[in-house]
Amino acid sequence: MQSVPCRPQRSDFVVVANRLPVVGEPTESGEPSWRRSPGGLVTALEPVLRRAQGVWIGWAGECDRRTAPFSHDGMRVHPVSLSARELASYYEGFSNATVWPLFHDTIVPPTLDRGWWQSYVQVNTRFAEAAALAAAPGATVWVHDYQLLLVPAMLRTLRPDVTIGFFLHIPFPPEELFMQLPWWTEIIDGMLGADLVGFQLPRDAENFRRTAAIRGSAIDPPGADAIGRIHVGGRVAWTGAFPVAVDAAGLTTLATSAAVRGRARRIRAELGQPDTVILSVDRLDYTKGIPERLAALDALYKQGRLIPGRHATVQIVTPSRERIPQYRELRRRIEIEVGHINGAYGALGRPAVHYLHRSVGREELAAFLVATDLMLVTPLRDGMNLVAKEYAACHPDADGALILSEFAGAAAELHGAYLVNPYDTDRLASTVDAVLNDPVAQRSRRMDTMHRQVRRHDVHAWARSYLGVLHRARAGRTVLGVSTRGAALPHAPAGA
Ligand SMILES: O=P(O)(O)OC[C@H]1O[C@H](O[C@H]2O[C@H](CO)[C@@H](O)[C@H](O)[C@H]2O)[C@H](O)[C@@H](O)[C@@H]1O
Ligand SMILES: Cc1cn([C@@H]2O[C@H](COP(=O)(O)OP(=O)(O)O)[C@@H](O)[C@H]2O)c(=O)[nH]c1=O
Repeated sequence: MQSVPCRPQRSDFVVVANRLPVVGEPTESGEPSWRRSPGGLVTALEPVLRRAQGVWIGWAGECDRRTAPFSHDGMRVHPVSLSARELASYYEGFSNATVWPLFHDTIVPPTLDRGWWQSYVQVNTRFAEAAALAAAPGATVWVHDYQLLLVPAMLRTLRPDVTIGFFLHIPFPPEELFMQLPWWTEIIDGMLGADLVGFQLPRDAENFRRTAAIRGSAIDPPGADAIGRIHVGGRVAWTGAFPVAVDAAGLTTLATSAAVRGRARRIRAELGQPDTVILSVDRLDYTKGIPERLAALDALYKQGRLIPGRHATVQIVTPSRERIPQYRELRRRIEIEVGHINGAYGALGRPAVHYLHRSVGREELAAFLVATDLMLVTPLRDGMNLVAKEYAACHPDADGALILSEFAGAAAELHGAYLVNPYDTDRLASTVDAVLNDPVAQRSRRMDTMHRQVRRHDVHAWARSYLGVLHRARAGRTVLGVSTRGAALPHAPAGA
């Protein structure tokens, strides 16, 4: 894909997220080579930014290097630089070893470190300044996720004329967890700088409103429009739930292409033509419930309910946050468990679990999803989980089945999934068994329901609904005497 330098023009629509959609990797020539960034945030935002022709502000994945704005495959990006120390304290530290575990039910204990917090404030300031520079007068700036919780209020101070949206991709915890953070008031104030604070699920928005009330704001609970309003310093911040989605039509087209169908057939052949292919695809993260799932598979192979050769289980894990000790430890644990299962139940040329530790591209992933009879998505906690929705999008013929954790945000919408408690490994194992023995017609009805759901509520509908409410929140707002009425909002296209 082509990257060309571009002039740092101001834009009517600015996305601000920790990561750019591409990560730079050093090459011998000294110029980085760019590959797609991991994770669902990028998957969701890329098609939205392309349609709106805006600019994306974020970190390019390298340290101690200033990269000028450039255009990558037709998308304009403005890199924000991080030093190696900031990578350790802002990204690996406060973002991913404090906020991430705290907001995911403290699956591992969060670390509280004042130095990390100071670095988080510093880096958030840099992102806010970059957004203030990139935004045209009256622009819409859409800030994303837990790495940038302070940016909305910082940006409001710098640029009171712009409309500020904030969207949290991960769960927002109940107040008794959130208030363990020594800096919880600063974080609430930071988020409340937005005109609209969006969450994946209504319960996240509810948790947030309760905490804002404890902080001292008056709250109007959601009315018929499901939007709550928080009164803060003479203005109103709106809150609501906007479950993130996928480019379902694009994925269905990809999944039904001759190339992907052909590759899916070859994957089944490479697996030894099993009767059943069972697949999981995760970033290597302790929130994803991978050891628990392996424990269920262990039991199934041990009891002969799954048989290597007849049943092929594939686990793809993308490397993630590899310098954080808990992530390294998790990888070790997973690989020991996979080794144990294969050692105990596999045979020559017929492993029980086919384990791939790497990132796979969009087309190859689609082929895996098409080739799969039973998908296991069993996180212990997940804001949404786009892989579950992508699986449904890739099965327009209503074949396949999805076992889904009740603790994934996607469970609120994917009513055709077989829901499980991922901590209950016995029940998870018996659900796998039950689904494989379910009548085809029943599985097909369930898959059809999910496919229709993800086609109806796709990523364009998500952006349209969020930006539509943001537009309403802004209409009539007057800040420091500057009316923003009628300022530019990107047009989310109708009919998607
Ligand atoms: O940037 P990384 O540290 O490599 O992590 C990747 C992304 O992980 C998280 O994704 C979340 O967003 C998804 C889309 O809304 C959602 O489906 C999933 O449940 C979330 O965990 C994280 O929130 C992103 O900021 C990271 O870029
Ligand atoms: C393993 C793998 C994944 N992808 C793509 O990444 C995202 C993952 O999003 P999700 O919401 O499920 O979870 P996180 O954001 O990681 O917490 C999804 O769009 C996958 O298609 C990928 O492209 N390649 C991979 O190897």
